Amino acid sequence: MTLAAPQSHTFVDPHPLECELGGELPILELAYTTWGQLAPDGGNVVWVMHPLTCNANPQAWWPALVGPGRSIDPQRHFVICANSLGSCYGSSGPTSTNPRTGTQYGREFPLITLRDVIVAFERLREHLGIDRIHLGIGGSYGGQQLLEWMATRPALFEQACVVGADLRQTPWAVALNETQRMALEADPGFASGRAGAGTRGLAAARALAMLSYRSPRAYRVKQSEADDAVAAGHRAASYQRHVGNRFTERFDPLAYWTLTRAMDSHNPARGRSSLREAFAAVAAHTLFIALEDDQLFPPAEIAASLADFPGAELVTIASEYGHDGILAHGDEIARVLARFLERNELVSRPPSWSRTASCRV
Ligand SMILES: CC(=O)SCCNC(=O)CCNC(=O)[C@H](O)C(C)(C)COP(=O)(O)OP(=O)(O)OC[C@H]1O[C@@H](n2cnc3c(N)ncnc32)[C@H](O)[C@@H]1OP(=O)(O)O
Ligand SMILES: N[C@@H](CCO)C(=O)O
Repeated sequence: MTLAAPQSHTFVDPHPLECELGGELPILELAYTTWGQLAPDGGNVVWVMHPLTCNANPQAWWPALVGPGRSIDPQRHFVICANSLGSCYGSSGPTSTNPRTGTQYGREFPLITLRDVIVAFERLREHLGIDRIHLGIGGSYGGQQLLEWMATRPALFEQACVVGADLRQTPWAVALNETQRMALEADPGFASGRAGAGTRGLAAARALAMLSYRSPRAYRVKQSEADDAVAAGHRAASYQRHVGNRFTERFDPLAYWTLTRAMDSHNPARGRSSLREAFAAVAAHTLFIALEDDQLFPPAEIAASLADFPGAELVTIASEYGHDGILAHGDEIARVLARFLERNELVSRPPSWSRTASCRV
């Protein structure tokens, strides 16, 4: 049978969504992609959660993981990926239309948390009639979503893979995000509140973010120059400007501000007694993949916090990229994931087995 291409959809839920921190969305819209066929027993669902600025089509940014013959294979799996609430790629966010006014939400878009994102995903899941997820997988912000979802619905996932994310947002990551928001807010365009305004601030914010997405080693490898560049300009300097400016071609300043705030809300312990308590009932076999040289979520910090997630497995991938290895090292991530999935099929044991190990591949 010929495999159909990934299908893009929009889920429109006419029921208002009350946000955790107050405020309300009159309706909920989620852009999502499906690929493959749902099995009659519903047992082949793979839900992919995207990094901060990616979209709902994982084949575009995780081609090594998602596609025919890959670990996440639409010939075997029913693959779903929804664009995060608050983003600018089709889901309800600052750039979408507020049905109450007929104009863009802009600054009227409520402050959202990861819990709101999961409430939205839960509505989509129920709409699709999915009651179990064979594999949940997410990178960075997507990994944070997956963790919050597991804390909310501990029996939903059979297997989980969290790539480049920690159990909760760290003070260092908040500081990086806040500094980016300061760059945005320093742009008079952004401060004016006009839709789409603030691209200079957004470029500065993205350039700043790159310092945490890459590593000193990555800059040394890719941006070193043979000769002194004082007069001509440094390669690393031109790189910073390029990646900052390029980003403004595909992302909205207010959506970026909104998503970084959502990222900073990541704390499954909020309203629960502790992180350990939040994850105590999780039934999924869970794999964490950390990236060597990750300046945003260092492997050693992830390893330490897994004391609150007994039974999880940790693999650290060799990477000079650092955090952006979540995208750049898709092949290695796919290999580690494939071994994890194979093992789970061979060793059908309850997930309470205690096995926290760290190795490099
Ligand atoms: C909606 C969506 O589009 S979602 C999918 C797209 N989004 C994403 O992939 C998320 C972010 N992406 C990334 O972080 C990166 O693309 C990665 C990690 C996937 C891969 O990165 P790399 O291949 O290592 O790219 P690298 O950082 O070397 O180069 C990025 C850009 O800087 C340019 N560049 C590199 N060095 C310099 C320099 N010294 N001066 C100026 N420009 C430079 C490259 O030519 C490239 O330009 P381009 O984007 O216009 O093609
Ligand atoms: N490069 C990734 C980093 C976030 O983890 C993105 O832009 O989504």
